[in-house]
Amino acid sequence: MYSTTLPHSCYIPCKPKKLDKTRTSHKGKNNKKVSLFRAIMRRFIHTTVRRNSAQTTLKDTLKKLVPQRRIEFQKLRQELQNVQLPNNELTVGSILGGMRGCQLLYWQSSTLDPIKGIKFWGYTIQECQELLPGPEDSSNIFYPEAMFWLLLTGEIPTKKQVNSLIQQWNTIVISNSSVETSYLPEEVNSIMNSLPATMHPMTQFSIGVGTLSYFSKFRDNYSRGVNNKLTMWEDAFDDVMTLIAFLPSLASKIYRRITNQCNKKEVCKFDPSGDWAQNLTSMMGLLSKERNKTTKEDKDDTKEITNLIRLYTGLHVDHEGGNVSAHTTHLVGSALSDPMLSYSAGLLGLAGPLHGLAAQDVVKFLLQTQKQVENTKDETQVEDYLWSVLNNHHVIPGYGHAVLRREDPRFSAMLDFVNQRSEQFKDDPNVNLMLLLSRVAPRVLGEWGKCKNPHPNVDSASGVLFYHYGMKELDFITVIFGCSRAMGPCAQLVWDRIYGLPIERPKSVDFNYLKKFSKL
Ligand SMILES: CC(=O)SCCNC(=O)CCNC(=O)[C@H](O)C(C)(C)COP(=O)(O)OP(=O)(O)OC[C@H]1O[C@@H](n2cnc3c(N)ncnc32)[C@H](O)[C@@H]1OP(=O)(O)O
Ligand SMILES: O=C([O-])CC(=O)C(=O)O
Repeated sequence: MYSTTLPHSCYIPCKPKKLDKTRTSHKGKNNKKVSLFRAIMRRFIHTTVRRNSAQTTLKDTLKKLVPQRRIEFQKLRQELQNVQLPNNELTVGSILGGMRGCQLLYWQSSTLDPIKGIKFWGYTIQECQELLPGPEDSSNIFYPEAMFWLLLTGEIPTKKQVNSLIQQWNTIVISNSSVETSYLPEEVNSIMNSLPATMHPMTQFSIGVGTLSYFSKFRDNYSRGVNNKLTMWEDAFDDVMTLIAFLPSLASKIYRRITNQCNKKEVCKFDPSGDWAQNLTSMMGLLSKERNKTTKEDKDDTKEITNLIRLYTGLHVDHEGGNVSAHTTHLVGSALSDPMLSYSAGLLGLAGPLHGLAAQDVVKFLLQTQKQVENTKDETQVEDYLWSVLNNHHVIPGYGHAVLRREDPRFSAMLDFVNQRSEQFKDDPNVNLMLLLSRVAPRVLGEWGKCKNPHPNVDSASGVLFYHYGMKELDFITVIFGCSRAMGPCAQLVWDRIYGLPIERPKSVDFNYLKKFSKL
C-alpha cells in the first residue's frame, strides 16, 4: 500500500487499524464506535490517496514527457525546416528558429547590416563621432544627448540644440512642478530603499523605471480620457524625457546602495549644467577620491572615465528593432502601456545573459580565465581553456551575434578608445587578456564551426574598461547599458504613437498544426 519509491519525508508510518467485523453488527450501543471507526477509515483512505498521488507530481509527469517530445519536435523541425506554411511567407525553420533574418518590424532610427554593422539614420559610428557635438577637448566623443536628438529627429543637432537638451534633462516638469533631476522623487526613492541591496541591480533598475510610471502623463491622461490617438504622442514624448532624465539618479542610487555609499553626500555630485553622462558618472561616485587615488594620472582618469561613459552610452542606444530589449519595449508599448512600463519590460530582457547581461559575464569570464589559466599571455594555454569551455557546453560571452557576421563596429570603437590611451591600459592584465581573446576566440569558434559569427560583439570590451576605472561591482555593469538603451526604443515609442501603429499581435501555430505538413 505504501510506495517504497516515496521520498522519505513523504512516508508517514500510519498503519490502518484492523477491521473488527463483529462490532459492525452491534447497532445502537456501538453506534458511536462505528462512526468513529468510519471517520478513521475515511481519513486513512484520504491520506493514502494523497500519498500515492505524490508519486506523480506535475514536474514528474512533465519529466516523463520530455525525452519523447524533444525527439518528436526535433524531427519535425528538421523535416519542415524549409517548408512554407499556407498563406505565410515564413518557413517553419524561421518560426522555430527565433525568426532570424525575417523582416517583421518597423524601426525608424537605426538599421543593422550583418557586415557593416549599425547605422543611426544612415550614419555610421565613425560619422556620428565626426558630426555629433561633444566636449571641445575630446575627439571621437559625442554627447548622448546629441545621439538622442538624431535618433528622434533624423537630424544632426547643433551645439546649441544639444545644450538646450542638456538643460532640459537636468530640470524636468513632473506633477506640474519643475524639479531638478539630481534626486529621485520620494515615491520612487522609498520603493528603491525598500528593495534588498543584494537584489540584482538590473531587477532593481527595472522596478525603479516601472515605478516612475507613477508620474506618467501618458497613463494619467489616457485614464482620464484627456489624450486621444492624435495627441497621445506628445504625452509619450514628455514621459520619455522624464524617464531618460531620471536615469542617472536612478542608476547611481542603485550603485550607491550596492556599494554602501548612500549616506556619503560628496559622492552624489550633480552639476546642474553638466551633461547626462557626466552626471551619471559623477553621481555614481566613480569620480570620488575614495574610489580613485589622487595622483596626476588619476585626475586624467576622471576625465577619461567620463568620456568612456559618454562614448559607451552614446553607442549602446539602439541596434535596430529586433533585439530583445528594443523589441520588448515596442511590444509592450503597442498595448498602450506607458513608456515607463514599456521600458521597464525592455530592461528585463536586457538583463538576460544572451543579451545585455553578457557585458557583466565577459568580465567574470576574464577574471575566471585569469584564475584557471597559468599564463594568460600564452595564446596556446588560453586557446586550450576556450576549448574546455566549449566542450563543457558553455558559451564564450562577448562572442557571436544573432545578426552581425563580422566584428561589431561598436567593439572596434571601444578598442579605439583603448588604443588611443595605450599608455594607460598597457599594464592592465584584464584589458590585455580581452585583447588576446579577441585574436584567439574567433579562431577557436571558427574551428568549432557551430557559431555563425565567431567575432567579438560589443559586450567584449566594455565592462573590462569600467573595471579598469574602479567599477568592481560586476553585476552593475548592465545597468549602464540600460541607461543608454533607453534612448533608441523610447524614441521609437514616440514615433509608434505618432504613426498610430497598432497593437502587436502575431499568430502562433501549435504542434498538431505543424504535424499536418509532416510525412513522418
Ligand atoms: C548586446 C548584445 O546583446 S550582443 C550579444 C551578447 N551575448 C553574448 O555575448 C553571449 C554569447 N553569444 C551567444 O550566446 C550567441 O552568439 C547569441 C545569443 C549572441 C546569438 O545566438 P544565435 O543567433 O543563436 O547564434 P548562432 O546561430 O551562431 O548559434 C549557433 C550555435 O552556436 C552557439 N554559439 C553562438 N555563440 C556562441 C558563443 N559565443 N559561445 C559558444 N557557443 C556559441 C549557440 O549557442 C548555438 O548552439 P546550439 O545550436 O547548441 O543552440
Ligand atoms: O542586436 C542584437 O540582437 C543584440 C545587440 O547587439 C544589441 O541589442 O545591442
